[in-house]
Amino acid sequence: MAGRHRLLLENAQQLVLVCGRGEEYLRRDGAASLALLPGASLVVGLDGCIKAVGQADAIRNQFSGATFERIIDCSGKCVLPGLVDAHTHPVWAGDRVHEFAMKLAGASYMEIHQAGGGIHFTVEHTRKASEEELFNTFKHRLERMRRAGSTLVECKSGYGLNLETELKMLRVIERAKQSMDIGISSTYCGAHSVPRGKTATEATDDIINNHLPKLKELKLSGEIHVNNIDVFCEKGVFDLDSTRRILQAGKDIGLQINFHGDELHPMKSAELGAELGARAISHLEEISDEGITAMARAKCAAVLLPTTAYMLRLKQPPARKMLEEGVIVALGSDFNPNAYCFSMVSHSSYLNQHELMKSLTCTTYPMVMHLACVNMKMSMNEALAAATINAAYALGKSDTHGSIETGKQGDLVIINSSRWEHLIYQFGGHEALIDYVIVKGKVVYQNERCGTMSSY
Ligand SMILES: N=CN[C@@H](CCC(=O)O)C(=O)O
Ligand SMILES: [Zn+2]
Repeated sequence: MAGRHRLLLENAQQLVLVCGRGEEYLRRDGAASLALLPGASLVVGLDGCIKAVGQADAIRNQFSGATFERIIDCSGKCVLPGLVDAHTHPVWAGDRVHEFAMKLAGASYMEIHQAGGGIHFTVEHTRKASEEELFNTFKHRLERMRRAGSTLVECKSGYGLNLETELKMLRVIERAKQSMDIGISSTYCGAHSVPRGKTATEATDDIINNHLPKLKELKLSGEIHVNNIDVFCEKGVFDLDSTRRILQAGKDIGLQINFHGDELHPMKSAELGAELGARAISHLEEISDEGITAMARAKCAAVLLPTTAYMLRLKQPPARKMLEEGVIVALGSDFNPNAYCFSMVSHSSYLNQHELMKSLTCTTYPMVMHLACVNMKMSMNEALAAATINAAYALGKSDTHGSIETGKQGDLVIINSSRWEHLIYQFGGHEALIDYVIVKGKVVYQNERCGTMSSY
């Protein structure tokens, strides 16, 4: 095939397709055995989509007359789909390191929250922060996520709680959507906590009567496009009834339901989500057996968050039971000031403040898969399916993301290992393992070992 193309990845030791027959998600045996090609090549076209995947010889013959903007020799390396992080809270100001000390000394998440800390602390600082300040820290966090292999990230608002600050956060997310080479699925999470001075019913009414109509208006004017609606359905936050009212109102204006449920107490959130047609529910440490059955039947994805269960020493969600019963299991980093998962950079000193900032805001999503395997007893295949095609499903994006298939977006990760499982097996230090991160066929991160970006 002649013509000009964006990218040729040649002769990968392993090309991990994840799936190859247009599957929307993988569950049971599908997630237990992933599609993989040895000695394979891949072509991304000028439109950023994958044009061909196959044995290296076959691709060489097929594209013998073609030219490429970039060719990467992948001999001895593995190529995987870009990771999809299905749950993050990456826009905020204020430092909560002191709360980590309180938790280590025995305080529970809810005790800190009820004493005015936790989400309330972050709300106070986020309300005061300028839009520019929020954008700059968010941008650095996204860059670090991308370096760790994430190419599509769900990003929530939820540290404003009043309309003004929720919109400020959503504008910041929208700006990144428009200006950065990373996929973003945005979530309105105005019901992340009951704001000070309001009851849960008053907050629910405010969201339904004021926030959601404004979001609808901004969508129509093309200013902000929100994808999902979220509520923290929890004892002492939003009960089942308020959660139902908010989610239904969000669904009525075209948002996908994707919410926090059954985290600290059994709330019957899973049953509610299945009934409302939720796309996904996160956490689920306290899910009931009936909730598992309902989610499997409704094809409602379970977004499991291993960092939070680890950080707060919660009981682990019943991942094995969910997998066996046919729930679509996805993963998320839950990056937020409570679950602050970062890896130290390999350099021993920082060049400047900018470098320091970047190093401090690294969410290592491969670490999340590692925790899912060790603490939730998932296999490496199940963890990778959960962090790719199933996470894409949780965001309603498995037609374009989550696997290496012709026609999908060319979002890819190249690792310097001849076996892909090293991405999960090695915990921490991913900056030494990940060679390239690619979005729409464009290299957006390149390890220093592979030369400098400016030389291309
Ligand atoms: N549980 C609610 N929300 C977040 C935590 C937010 C925070 O503590 O700032 C979560 O998913 O873990
Ligand atoms: Zn969360």
